[in-house]
Amino acid sequence: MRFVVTGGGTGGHIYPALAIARGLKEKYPGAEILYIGRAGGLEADLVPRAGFPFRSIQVAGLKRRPTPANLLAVWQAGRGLLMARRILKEFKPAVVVGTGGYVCGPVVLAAALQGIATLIHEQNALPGLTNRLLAPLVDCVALTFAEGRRYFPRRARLTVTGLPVRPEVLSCCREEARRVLGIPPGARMILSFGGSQGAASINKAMVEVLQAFAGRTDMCFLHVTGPAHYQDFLNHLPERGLGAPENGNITIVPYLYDMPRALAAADVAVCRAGAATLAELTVLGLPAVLIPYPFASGNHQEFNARSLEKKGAALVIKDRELSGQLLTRCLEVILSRPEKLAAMAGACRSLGRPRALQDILDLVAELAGA
Ligand SMILES: CC(=O)N[C@H]1[C@@H](OP(=O)(O)OP(=O)(O)OC[C@H]2O[C@@H](n3ccc(=O)[nH]c3=O)[C@H](O)[C@@H]2O)O[C@H](CO)[C@@H](O)[C@@H]1O
Repeated sequence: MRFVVTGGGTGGHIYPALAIARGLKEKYPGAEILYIGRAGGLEADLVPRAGFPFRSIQVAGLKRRPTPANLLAVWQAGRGLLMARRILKEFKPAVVVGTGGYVCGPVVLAAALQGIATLIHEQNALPGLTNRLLAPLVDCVALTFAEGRRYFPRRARLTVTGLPVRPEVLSCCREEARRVLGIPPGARMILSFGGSQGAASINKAMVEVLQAFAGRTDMCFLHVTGPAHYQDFLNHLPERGLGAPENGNITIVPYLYDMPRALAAADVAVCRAGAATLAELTVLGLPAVLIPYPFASGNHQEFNARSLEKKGAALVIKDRELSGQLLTRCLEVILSRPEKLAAMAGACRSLGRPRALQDILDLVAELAGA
């Protein structure tokens, strides 16, 4: 059996595509999987590292608002479509799976025009432009958030599957994680981080939060600054009377390579609202204070965050309203009321979809059979 996987531009599109590619390889050990991405895109680096054959097409992104650059993008998309068509004719996949990002457009369109079965996966509550344009043409749209439904045509076949998370997120043991991280029994652990780059506004607020809760024996903080902000963050601690990078109940790191362990140990998270992060929080039932990144395209992180807030799984603070004082108050409210924390954890877990990968693979299998 042969499958094509495509999606690119940012890790947010590439990692789910790789998770699906790995899942297909496990489900069909003899399968041939080809990843089609953009020449020079992040996927051209990440996919060969993950061990999958990679072929590229040339393509440029469309802007959401009308601009002359879109004319060039449309011309390039046409060229990309011809390149994709040639690759698909040669490779003859049973199914083409796209996870968004503009490279996905010509590949999935070429497949649909050739009568090859197609599935797209949308990561965010506010769907991306490429997936919205492709939806009427594909056989199946897998969604992370039920809220995404309203942006797709009624006749599109929509299934809410969730977003596949790294297997370690599901397998990490909470007791062991807390022991390894040195969290005293009964203490609440607060894990704070921005996206993979860190977030300056969260860092600024967290300095004040750490000052407010320093020395508490019932609370432990693990704060991730993002590699580029680490030294600056440490420089600001002495003026707050804090030592660095360890200060009693506070640990500060530039980046967490072992995020699954920290998530398993935590009682509350303070973070951005990227789709992968929220998928991780919900499969674990980890309540959060979410501060959506305000410059994500179409402000989609706020849509993601509101989806959790609506179900009582998280509190949301807008980035422009964020302050140390407000964040401290939010944490006090959540942590001083165990019943509130438990209710949030339950609501959060009810949104989790630990079977996301299997459900997506079942849809692909169905399409391959058809
Ligand atoms: C800035 C932006 O536009 N981000 C978008 C990008 O997400 P992006 O990939 O930037 O962010 P996500 O929240 O989706 O993923 C971040 C990942 O990094 C991990 N992590 C983070 C910090 C750390 O120290 N260690 C670590 O392992 C998190 O656990 C998570 O798995 O694509 C997603 C899916 O389309 C969107 O929802 C996001 O809005």
